[in-house]
Amino acid sequence: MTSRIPVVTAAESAARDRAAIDAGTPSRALMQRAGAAAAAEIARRYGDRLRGGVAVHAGPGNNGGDGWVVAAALRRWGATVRAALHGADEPKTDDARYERARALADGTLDAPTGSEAVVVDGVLGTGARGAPAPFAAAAVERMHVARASGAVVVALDVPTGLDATTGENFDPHTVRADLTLTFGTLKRGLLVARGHAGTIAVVDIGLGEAPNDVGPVLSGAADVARLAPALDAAAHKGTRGKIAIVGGAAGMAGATLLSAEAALRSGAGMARVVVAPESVPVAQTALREALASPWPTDDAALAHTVTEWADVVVLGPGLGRDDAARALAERVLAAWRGPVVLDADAVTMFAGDTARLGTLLRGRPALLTPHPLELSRLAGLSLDEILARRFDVGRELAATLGASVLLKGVPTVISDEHATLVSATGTPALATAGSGDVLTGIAAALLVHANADARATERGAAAAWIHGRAGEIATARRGGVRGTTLRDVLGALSDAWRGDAARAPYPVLAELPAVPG
Ligand SMILES: NC(=O)C1=CN([C@@H]2O[C@H](COP(=O)(O)OP(=O)(O)OC[C@H]3O[C@@H](n4cnc5c(N)ncnc54)[C@H](O)[C@@H]3O)[C@@H](O)[C@H]2O)[C@@H](O)CC1
Ligand SMILES: [K+]
Repeated sequence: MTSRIPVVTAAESAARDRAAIDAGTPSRALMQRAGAAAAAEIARRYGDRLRGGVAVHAGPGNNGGDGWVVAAALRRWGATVRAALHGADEPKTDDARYERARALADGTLDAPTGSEAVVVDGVLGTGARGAPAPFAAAAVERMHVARASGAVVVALDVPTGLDATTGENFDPHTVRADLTLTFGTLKRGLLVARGHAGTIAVVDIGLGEAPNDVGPVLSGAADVARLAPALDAAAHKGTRGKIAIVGGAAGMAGATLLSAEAALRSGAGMARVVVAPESVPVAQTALREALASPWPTDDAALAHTVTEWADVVVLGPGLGRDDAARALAERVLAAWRGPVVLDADAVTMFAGDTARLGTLLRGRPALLTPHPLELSRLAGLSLDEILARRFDVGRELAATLGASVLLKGVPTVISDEHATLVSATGTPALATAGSGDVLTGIAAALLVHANADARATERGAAAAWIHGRAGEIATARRGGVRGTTLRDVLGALSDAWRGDAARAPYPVLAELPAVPG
């Protein structure tokens, strides 16, 4: 059973299938495993609907082949199955032809009527290129109509009309699935286009362990549990980590306070916000658990409040990026050589100056937590380029930046030169001002609280996972995204840390819930 789930392009997915075939598993066996596991998952999740009939839409390639295996299995288990082949008179691959013939050997399959309660999308998978041709677009339209009248739509591997690599969609010619059962690996495009994929379940088809390369892998609850052990029973506030958060220009103290509270709700023993002098009184009253100090004016004050006090320094929340802010950032980074998290203004102020930033950060655990626009400014790349290469750009920049790069988004991608981790928790409730400050606080706590051998990248990935999970829990509690605020997310951190999300039974390797709108 695979423990690391690779997050792959369509080409990498095909290459991994080929590698398994070369290692001795016939491609027909892979298809049969995929289809059988998909049928079992459909029966497990939608058993009560099977009486209402199943429509299988099969395309000309191997994705259609998977569909024929599903059709045969569900019929054998007693469901009324109807099926259609789209785009050809005969499937185009040997395996798909074989599986269609097997499905028809049990008796003819009538064409779907549009009234079936479960619709299976086996039209196009990772072999799709560009916009769906008219036959595929027509099949997608039929699935839209069925869904609008109450059917659940289950996509095999990838929803038809979704680019498995980029997540580009061709709406209205892209399937909107309630459930996507994806085989063996997690396709990158599914994580970008969560709204089209619905619930995503990665199903084991026996591809074996992922090759030990730097390609992205999914990080999950088990990684967090492994990374962050229970706190020591004999802990005191000094041993639980002191986090200094430097930022909070006039009117911006709230950003540091969100970070501080998130750090304290993630196991840190003490947090100090280091803010503009006029922000100190309000900071002190707003968060009684935190210390508040003014920006240091001399080295003694810098030592007292930051470099000789802290275990981890967060630089950036609400800092601003004028000359004074930049000077403060340079002073802090020169004097403090320990673990550091850089966010927001502290990232942007080094725009076009990545070499300088690398010099300041190298040689210590350092985590940058930009959103795509901040990374685009920092790296001097267009926003489109950052988004198109979101799975790779952090790894490419990590060496220059002297840091692990946590690129926030859907999904969040955390990388250094050696590894890329993908965190796919979260809901749009996290897409608000201040959300990044909460994430930096969690990350700061994890720079203290984690197994000593864990790299900043792994700690950052765990922070992103916890942040997203807290967002999911808060959203569920509020009954939707709209009424959910960061207060709720902070309040849900304790539950996120408990990490008691239900696990789907084997062969599901990972399950990502549908993202609420
Ligand atoms: N041995 C394997 O490689 C395995 C493949 N599997 C399944 O096979 C799928 C990949 O199969 P294929 O490589 O045959 O590809 P697909 O079945 O995804 O699609 C290929 C077919 O679609 C056509 N096509 C491509 N772009 C199109 C477009 N824009 N509009 C309309 N038609 C288009 C092609 O001409 C070809 O006939 C996976 O997604 C997965 O579902 C699984 O059965 C597991 C094992
Ligand atoms: K499909």
